[in-house]
Amino acid sequence: MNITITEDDRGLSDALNRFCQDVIAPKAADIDEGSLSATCHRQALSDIGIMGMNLPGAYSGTGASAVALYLAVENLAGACGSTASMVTAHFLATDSILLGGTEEQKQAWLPDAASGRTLGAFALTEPSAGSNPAAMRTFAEKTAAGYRLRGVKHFISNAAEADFLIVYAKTDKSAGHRGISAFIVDRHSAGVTVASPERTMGLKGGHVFEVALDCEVPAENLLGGVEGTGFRTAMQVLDNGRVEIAASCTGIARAAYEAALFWANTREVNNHPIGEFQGLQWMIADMATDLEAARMFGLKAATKREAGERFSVESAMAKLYASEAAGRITDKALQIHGGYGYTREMPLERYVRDVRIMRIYEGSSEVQRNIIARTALNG
Ligand SMILES: CC(C)(COP(=O)(O)OP(=O)(O)OC[C@H]1O[C@@H](n2cnc3c(N)ncnc32)[C@H](O)[C@@H]1OP(=O)(O)O)[C@@H](O)C(=O)NCCC(=O)NCCSC(=O)CCS(=O)O
Repeated sequence: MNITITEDDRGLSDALNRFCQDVIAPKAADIDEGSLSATCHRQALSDIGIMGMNLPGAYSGTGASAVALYLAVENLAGACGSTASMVTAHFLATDSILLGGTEEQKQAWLPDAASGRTLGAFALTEPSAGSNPAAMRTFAEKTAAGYRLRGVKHFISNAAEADFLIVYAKTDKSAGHRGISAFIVDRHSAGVTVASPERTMGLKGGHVFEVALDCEVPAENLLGGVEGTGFRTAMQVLDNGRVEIAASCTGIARAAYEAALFWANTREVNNHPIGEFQGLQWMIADMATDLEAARMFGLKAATKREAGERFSVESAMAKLYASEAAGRITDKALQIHGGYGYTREMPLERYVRDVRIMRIYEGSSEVQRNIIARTALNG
């Protein structure tokens, strides 16, 4: 398969990289140190079109290619991992409507979300249903006006500041994954209770919340207008989301790698830059190779997504490889910086903390291996 980055993709990526370095990167350390919500960047991101970058022009999105989207998320995460996490969680919500919604639902909800006037959240995970969402307990009971949703969702990014949540819930407890439906829930409706943000190791500005639901949802907010289609929608959305996580990993790893290169060329021992020593050169070589491979996996998945073909395995490989590689790269970058890398005066320890969740959320490395192995064994 040929990976093609067009002139348009490259131009958009370069422009966004300048924006990310000028506007987003300078606040990344403060966001992390103070656990400040990355939604402080929402207006600036909206102004430049990032909040609708995953959506077609028909719904006021940017209409960017999947490759351009990959490069944009890489640049954003390289500037601030928390901000990329907030934006990609919004994409999970709007992709749910794009992939699973009716035309009326797309027209009603997507233009405001694309422009950043509204913020979305994706509520799939539950306290007892993480890797296996089919085991969810949230139930949507049919009522005269629509549905009554009852249950608890966990680790939901953006929930406190979101305007709408895409809530996945069972409409038929006896039908396994085919009994799962999705609903567009107004975050401010009575009976939607969002807890305080979780205290996390990294991505401290990408806040995640527990959400308790005991609320009424009008019938027209059943995504796609048909019960039982929610699981398939969620899986398709996660195919997209995993490529965006792969892009986030590559962005943070690239930032760590570039910091390591600078340090290797400028830090001296016995009047020699440390980059002259072979032990360090081998670390740099491994980092460069891991970074390149991670980007190739991500761009391959994005290319297949752009072609409209199923890309579940490519997406799983991209996320698996990039998240594991980002762990190795950021750790080596910190090691190259020695004691300085361990201090909060430098961003290295933040990079190490920020990439750790990437092996867990949107499907752990073990889940990605299951997806890859299943296809390898069964075709
Ligand atoms: C590991 C799993 C993929 C396993 O899923 P299952 O074994 O339970 O289901 P399957 O038998 O594979 O599929 C059932 C059904 O769905 C269709 N399907 C599956 N995958 C896809 C797909 N990619 N595209 C389209 N359709 C798909 C499949 O064909 C079957 O259809 P039929 O019913 O036969 O017609 C899965 O459990 C999994 O991915 N687990 C991980 C969950 C996960 O990633 N959770 C993360 C949540 S979000 C988050 O972490 C962060 C959110 S945020 O930041 O706020």
